[in-house]
Amino acid sequence: MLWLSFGGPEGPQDVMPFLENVTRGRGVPRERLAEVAEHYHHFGGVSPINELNRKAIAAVEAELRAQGVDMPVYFGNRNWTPYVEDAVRRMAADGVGRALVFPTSAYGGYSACRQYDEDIARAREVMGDGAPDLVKLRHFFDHPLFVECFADAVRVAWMRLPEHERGAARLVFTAHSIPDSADRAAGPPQDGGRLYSRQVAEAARLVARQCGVADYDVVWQSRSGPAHVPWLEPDIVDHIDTLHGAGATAVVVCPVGFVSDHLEVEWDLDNEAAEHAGELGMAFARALTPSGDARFARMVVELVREHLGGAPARKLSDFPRAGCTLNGAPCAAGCCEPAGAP
Ligand SMILES: CC1=C(CCC(=O)O)c2cc3nc(cc4[nH]c(cc5[nH]c(cc1n2)c(C)c5CCC(=O)O)c(CCC(=O)O)c4C)C(CCC(=O)O)=C3C
Ligand SMILES: [Fe+2]
Repeated sequence: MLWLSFGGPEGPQDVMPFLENVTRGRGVPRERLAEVAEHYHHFGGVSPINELNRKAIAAVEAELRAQGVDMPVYFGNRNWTPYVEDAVRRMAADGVGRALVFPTSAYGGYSACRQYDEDIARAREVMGDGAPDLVKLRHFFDHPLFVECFADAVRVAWMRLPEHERGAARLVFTAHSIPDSADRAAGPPQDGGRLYSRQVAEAARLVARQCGVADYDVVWQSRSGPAHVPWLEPDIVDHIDTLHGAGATAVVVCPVGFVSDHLEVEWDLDNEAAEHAGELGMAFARALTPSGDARFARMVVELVREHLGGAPARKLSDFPRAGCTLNGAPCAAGCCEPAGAP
């Protein structure tokens, strides 16, 4: 298996080159990069993401062994070491002819799906002859184990609120904002677009239902790009203002758009959003993401077993089962194209 993720800096000197890798050709303003670099430097220039991935991989390796599946797991990233190109080279050297790829994003869309396909295609191309065939696993936003992880995390977060705030607390889901044009282009063109925001809304609905919460919101975080380009809104910080204005006194935030508590979660939620809620006198609790939950490892192995023929494809929604393609092919012609020029 190839564990394919985003990557993050592991020291102060990595921060700028990492950010340049992430934003190459994307038109993200210099000032935004400097601002985001500050977020990383606040944590000593180290993103938690690589360590979280290593832990999640160890859990998956243990679960594979426990289920009698003999399958080594390689780790490769898009934007930082260990790079996916190097992982694929090592796989070929080890005689791997075919591998399943687990992308650390549950959703469709350019940044969440198609760009990982591009990573797969690029790594194979760099490798040349002898590159393994790489089969990407499907979207898992509606997998029952994914939903269970978040539902339990929401319940745990809720209990961390002061007791007198629990009854009226508002449940708010967040995912990474993307340009509105990228959301419109997300999914096979014949499906009408907005696959990303529709899948996020569906995951939120499934988690809220499992928690028995009827009223909740879905908002966005970590916007970048020039201010005049429309991105998915509202932002979590603005939304906390709105909730406050409507009389809310407590909020439980569930970052359903992410699989691990990486820097965008730690900074944009635990720092910015929490601080803003505090200034308004609101109680704030954030639900953990699933990568540290044993059920997440079980889900990954179940996705693997779908391919080995030993597991049915469990899913809670009737969305099409997209994302699973060979060697970086798109799901459909024109699927999840990157955002066009504004
Ligand atoms: C949909 C989505 C996911 C979820 C799917 C998935 O997980 O893959 C995600 C994850 C992540 N995003 C991350 C970090 C960053 N994302 C950036 C920029 C961008 N993200 C975008 C979208 C997404 N991003 C977009 C449309 C941009 C604009 C530039 C472009 O079009 O590409 C920038 C540049 C600076 C800035 O502008 O913020 C950084 C540093 C980290 C690592 C955190 C860590 O280091 O711990 C992770 C997991
Ligand atoms: Fe991002």
